[in-house]
Amino acid sequence: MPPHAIQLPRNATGARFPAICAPLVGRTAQRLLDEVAVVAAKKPDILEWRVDFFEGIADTASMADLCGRIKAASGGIPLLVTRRSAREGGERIELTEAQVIALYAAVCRTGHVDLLDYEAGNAPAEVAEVREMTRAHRVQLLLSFHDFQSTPAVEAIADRFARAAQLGADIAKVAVMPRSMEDVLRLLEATQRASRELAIPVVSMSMGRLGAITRLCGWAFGSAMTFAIGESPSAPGQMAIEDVGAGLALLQKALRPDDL
Ligand SMILES: O=C1C[C@@](O)(C(=O)O)C[C@@H](O)[C@@H]1O
Repeated sequence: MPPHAIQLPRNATGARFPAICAPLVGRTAQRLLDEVAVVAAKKPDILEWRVDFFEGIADTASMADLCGRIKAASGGIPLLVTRRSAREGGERIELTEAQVIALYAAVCRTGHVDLLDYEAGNAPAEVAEVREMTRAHRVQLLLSFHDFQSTPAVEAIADRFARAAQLGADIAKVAVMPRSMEDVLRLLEATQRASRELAIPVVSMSMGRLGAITRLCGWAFGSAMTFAIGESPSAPGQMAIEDVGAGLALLQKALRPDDL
């Protein structure tokens, strides 16, 4: 196992490299819990609740309650909670940033959330507040950057990983949009560099059709997690979890994570 595998908490069966994370995008409680049943049966390592898709996001108490229901319905699969901002490719929501942070605090307090995604591009004071709250509740903090338009230069991508680490991330994540296969190579090169230079796991993906290959081979360049569709996608280029599992197994027959 490479040194920077994601340590899956509590009742997880053990770290896999890369971990497979399946998003949950249901808009209502009923849709979400039906989705959990279908997706959990496909045994992802992590479930990501994309709360920006959820209609009732403003009802903090119900959101906290739902974390427990997701956890129970999934049989205890580690839960990542993510509000993706519209600025970084997520759904538009009515909450202010302070209300998002209050929601994050409430879900952390439940004890059912294992990982939290927060965008590193938020104000430093907001990032620090989320950092403190996740530490207090022993929740792993994923600090993320998304560029849905383009792929920055290798240096700039590497800087984003490094910035996340500087801000106290437990895991640094970068998702970018390629316009050419050269862009895909740039993302992989920056991922490899960051995974060797930083002391924390890094996660990356190049989105869309051109970048889909990174969801299968990103681990060979150090990416510790790949997102795959359980029932519905949350970003362009994601593939079905069965296909991702098969693709990883095929590649890992020839090249093992320990070889990296
Ligand atoms: O940041 C990420 C990665 C992602 O954007 C992807 O491209 O797979 C999907 C999102 O749900 C997740 O929060």
